[in-house]
Amino acid sequence: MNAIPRPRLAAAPKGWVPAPLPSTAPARLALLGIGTVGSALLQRLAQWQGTALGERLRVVHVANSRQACSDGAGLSPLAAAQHLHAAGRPAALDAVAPALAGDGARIVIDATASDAVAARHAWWLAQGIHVVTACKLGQGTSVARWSEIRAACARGGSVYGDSATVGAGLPLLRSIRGLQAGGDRIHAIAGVLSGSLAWLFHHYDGLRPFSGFVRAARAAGYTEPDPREDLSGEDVRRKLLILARSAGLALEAGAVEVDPLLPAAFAALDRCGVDAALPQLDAPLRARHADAWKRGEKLCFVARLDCRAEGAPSARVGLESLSPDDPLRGGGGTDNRVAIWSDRYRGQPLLIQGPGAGAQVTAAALLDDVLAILRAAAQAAGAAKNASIGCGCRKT
Ligand SMILES: NC(=O)C1=CN([C@@H]2O[C@H](COP(=O)(O)OP(=O)(O)OC[C@H]3O[C@@H](n4cnc5c(N)ncnc54)[C@H](OP(=O)(O)O)[C@@H]3O)[C@@H](O)[C@H]2O)C=CC1
Ligand SMILES: N[C@@H](CC=O)C(=O)O
Repeated sequence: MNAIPRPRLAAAPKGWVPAPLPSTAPARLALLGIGTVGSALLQRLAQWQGTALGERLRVVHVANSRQACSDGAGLSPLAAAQHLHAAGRPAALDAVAPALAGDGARIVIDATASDAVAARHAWWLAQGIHVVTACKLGQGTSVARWSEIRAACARGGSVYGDSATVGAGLPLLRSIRGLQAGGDRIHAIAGVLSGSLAWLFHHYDGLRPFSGFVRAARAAGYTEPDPREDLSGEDVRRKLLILARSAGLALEAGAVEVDPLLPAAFAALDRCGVDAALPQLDAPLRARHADAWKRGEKLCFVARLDCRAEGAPSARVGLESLSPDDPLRGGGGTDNRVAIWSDRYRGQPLLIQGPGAGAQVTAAALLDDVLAILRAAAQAAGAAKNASIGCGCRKT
């Protein structure tokens, strides 16, 4: 077989040096939060040690709300938590960017539910530091913060990895963005967006107390650190806002009507008080469950966004009693089930279903976003190399 002739490269003129290539050094990761999700992420990274994937990632900073530890040479994922407890210094968000300094892509992974951390996303992005987040407080609160994050990405040439924020990595945001990129307008979105509430209503039988199921969902790591975020509908409101904004609608939080499962008095309780007050939910939910059961229906906590009517879109979140043929009713466990109507899916919606909470799926989604950033960086490096070989030389 004849060898394919190699293209001849023109010699660079004297006085010219190749344009600098993007670094192929391992990505430097700062992990904020080592609770349910953060610990699962460290375990997953530990499994990659010694593999090609592991070689490309270096954890240089780990923190919880109290302590932090950094090592530019890399922390062992399995030992990081122990190291933090043994030799950590007080945590400070100002220490994150300096800890990431060095070659390679710099990536903050937010596995907290902290507003203070979310308030820093835009700043990191503007510095060229990528942010990968499970926390919805960045894109799912005010339009101002969401816009700031978008602008910071453009300014810093950085990426905001948000797959874990809705559906714990299910292909929801990516599908909506894909439809839009293909010229489709999103007409409506409806679905079960909370993994913990899905789990609760799949298991609740109307016989045993609802409060016991809430405690079990919290113990399984499905709820937010403060389960009021789930039971109040706030977590679902944030997810619906993230979906709406990814569909191009700059919807304000106040535009979503929320019907909470919790009485308003829960807002004033401390964490221990919340646990003691949970049985207040038992009687009202038993009554709603019995009512639904008599009609052959099932309780589901549903989010709806509808842009089909003239005027402002309608958006609401709350408990609904769904008939047996309702497309949102299926699934089990922590399954999210989401229907999307668009130009091409007018009559029959696109349905996406799968586990929407849990440490493993969420940690995997965060690392998928990290790897997508590395792939994009590698492509950019390849393109820059080709440009410098071809015509991308610059004069010093
Ligand atoms: N659990 C799940 O199934 C899913 C969770 N998520 C999201 O993932 C995030 C984390 O959830 P989860 O792991 O369950 O929560 P946990 O409560 O288990 O863990 C939260 C972690 O964040 C740390 N933390 C809080 N504030 C700060 C701070 N300022 N700097 C550094 N670390 C901080 C906490 O530290 P300390 O212990 O000191 O308080 C703790 O280590 C949340 O935003 C949640 O919405 C998303 C999808 C699914
Ligand atoms: N508490 C959340 C966790 C994932 O976002 C949920 O129940 O869905």
